[in-house]
Amino acid sequence: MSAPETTRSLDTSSLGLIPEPPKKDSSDSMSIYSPQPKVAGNGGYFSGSNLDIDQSMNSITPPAHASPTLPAMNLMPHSNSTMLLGVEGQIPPSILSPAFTPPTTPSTPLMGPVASKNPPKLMEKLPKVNCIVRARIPTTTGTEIFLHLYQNNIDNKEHLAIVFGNKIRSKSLDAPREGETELDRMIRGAYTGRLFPGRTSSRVDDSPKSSRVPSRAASSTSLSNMAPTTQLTTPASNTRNTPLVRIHSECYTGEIAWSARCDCGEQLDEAARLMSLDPAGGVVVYLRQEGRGIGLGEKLKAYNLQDLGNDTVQANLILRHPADARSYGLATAILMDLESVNIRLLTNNPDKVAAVEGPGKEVKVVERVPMIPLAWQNLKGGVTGKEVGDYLRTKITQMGHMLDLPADGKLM
Ligand SMILES: Nc1nc2c(ncn2[C@@H]2O[C@H](COP(=O)(O)OP(=O)(O)OP(=O)(O)O)[C@@H](O)[C@H]2O)c(=O)[nH]1
Repeated sequence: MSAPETTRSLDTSSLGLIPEPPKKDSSDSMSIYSPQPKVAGNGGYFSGSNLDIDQSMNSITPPAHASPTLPAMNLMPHSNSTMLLGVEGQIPPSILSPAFTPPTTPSTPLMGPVASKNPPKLMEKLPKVNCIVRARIPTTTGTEIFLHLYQNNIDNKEHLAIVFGNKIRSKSLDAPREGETELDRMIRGAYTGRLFPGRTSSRVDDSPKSSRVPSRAASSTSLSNMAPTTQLTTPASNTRNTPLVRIHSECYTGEIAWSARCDCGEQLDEAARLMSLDPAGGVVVYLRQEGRGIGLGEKLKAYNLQDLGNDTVQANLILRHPADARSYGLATAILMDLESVNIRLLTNNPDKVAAVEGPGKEVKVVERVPMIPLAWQNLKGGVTGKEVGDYLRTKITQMGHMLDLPADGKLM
């Protein structure tokens, strides 16, 4: 592979984002520019090539908010990825962020832009997980769920399992703990049936029949109204007892901040709705891998790069992150703990299917259930707009997601 070009002069007009910088002599009079940052030696933000770049810029002083090492790359909309990625698809080091911040959760190694051609490396050993507490959550839709909170031995995040139905239980939660009382067990959620005032045993559901956890048919009614006309996936007869599973990565923007840049919120709602209707029950394994593992701060930077004309993969790479920095060993371990080792997986992501099965095929995906955007099915409640359309197109064309583009070419 030939070395990427790093000595080209800065052509700010092609960047679109930086106003024409003043000549050095006139910079003092341009009050819109912050003073140029002082850089001590070779450290800090500037690379060792800082001097060269100064020279290559013909003594032009960029504004403080411009990356001093940005070469003449076309970051404008419609720039093709070859231009952006430089020689032989590599990102010139000079436009990379100075430091790669690995996610806390152990991740897959740096991958090329086409994730499916570089499936995530499976962890050699599955992490250990322990369900610390579980609680019944009556939801706004009427369906009751059981929220399970997990700790593990590889990161200090609280990963979750949202369980639908009464059949799925956590082995680590139910295991007796030394010296614990019945009340202790009930407080951490290791009880059968339903809690009620005055209950004394965690093991025997001695509650009046009327107060027990509602049956699946009863609890599913209201969630089925969430997205009015979506079809329920009917499980094939041989998978009727196989739970529906969604491995969902945290997305603050899509789930909390009403973002229409992605379909994460819609997918979470739709997964919940389908699970509430499924006789085999279901699990949403909610992994704290925000922004495909790069974290919220970096994802927000990636959004700004997307507004500058890059797609979701290019933006990650420019920030010196892999296209997808996630791993799924924790999901495999959590599913094993929930004794859900044969699953129907709701996803379009081929890497997820391969990765969740684990290094020793501890979990088996017996069926993949696609997640088709509601808007593409002409259903109400889906995320629409240019940004989510671009996001989905890139997932299909660059990341190998198993989803057909709509025949009419209209993404949203
Ligand atoms: N880095 C980055 N992350 C994004 C962007 N948009 C959404 N995300 C993150 O992508 C993740 C979405 O993951 P999932 O919902 O598990 O879905 P997926 O892997 O795309 O595949 P499916 O299972 O088919 O939905 C979340 O962590 C989001 O925060 C983006 O533009 N850049």
